[in-house]
Amino acid sequence: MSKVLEVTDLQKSFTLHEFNGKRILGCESVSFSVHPGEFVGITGKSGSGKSTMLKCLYRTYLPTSGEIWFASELFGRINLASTTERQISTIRRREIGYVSQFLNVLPRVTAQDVVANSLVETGIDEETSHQRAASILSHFQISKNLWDAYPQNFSGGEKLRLNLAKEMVKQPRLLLLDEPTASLDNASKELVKEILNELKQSGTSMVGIFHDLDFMEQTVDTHYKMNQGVLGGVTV
Ligand SMILES: Nc1ncnc2c1ncn2[C@@H]1O[C@H](COP(=O)(O)OP(=O)(O)OP(=O)(O)O)[C@@H](O)[C@H]1O
Repeated sequence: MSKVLEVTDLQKSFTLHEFNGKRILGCESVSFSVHPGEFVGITGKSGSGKSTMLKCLYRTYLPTSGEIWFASELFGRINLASTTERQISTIRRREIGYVSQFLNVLPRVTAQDVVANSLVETGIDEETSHQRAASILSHFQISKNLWDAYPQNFSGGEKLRLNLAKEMVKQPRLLLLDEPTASLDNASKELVKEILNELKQSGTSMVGIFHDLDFMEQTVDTHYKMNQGVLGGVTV
C-alpha cells in the first residue's frame, strides 16, 4: 500500500547561542511510515523528544538532518524537511492539520469564524464555509451560545474541540495530534475518540503523541516508544 508519510533518519538538535553554541538533542534516528487511514501513536517520557519530532513533521522546526516524505495531492511526493516555506504554508492550509490543547488564533475572531476561515483559506465561498462550520461545531458539541464568542476564554476541552473542528473541517490527508486528551474529562474523551475514529474511516492518516496510555491503546493502530530522542520498536 502506498505511504502517506515516510520519515527516515530524522534528527533535530538545538544550538543555544547564549551558551557558546551548546547543542541539545531533540530527537535522532527517527524512522517510520504512515499508510492511508493509519493512526500512529507515540509515547515516551517527558523530554524524550516527542513534541520536537511532531513539530518537525509540521515544519514548525526545521530538521537538522533526515527526510520527511509526504504524498501530497497538490505537489506529489515532497520532502517536508527541505521543501520551500511557500509549499509548506499551502500544505498546512490544505493537507496537514496540527491539533493541540493550545489554541493559536487571532484575537477578536469568533469560534464560528475560526472554523469557517479554515475553509475560506482553501477557496470555499463564505456562505458555504459558515454553514459547514455551524454543522461541525454542533457535531463537536460546542454549545450554540459560544459560536459567536471569542475562543480565548474557552475551557481547555472546548479549545481542543474547536482546534479539532478547525483542522478537521478541511478533511486533511494527515492530522498531527499533540496530546489530544490533555485537559479532557471522560465524556469529552469519548467524543474525541468517536471523532478520531470517524476521521480514520474517512481515510485521514494520523500521528499522535500521548501521555494517556489507555486512550491511546483504544484508538491507535501502531504504537512507537520514544526514548532519549530515539524512536523504538512497534509495541501494538
Ligand atoms: N526550542 C527548543 N530549544 C531548545 N531545546 C529544546 C527546544 N524544544 C525542545 N527542546 C529540548 O528537546 C528535548 C526534547 O523535548 P520535547 O519537548 O520534544 O520532549 P517531549 O517528549 O515532547 O516532552 P513532554 O512529554 O514533556 O512534552 C528536551 O531536552 C527539550 O529541552
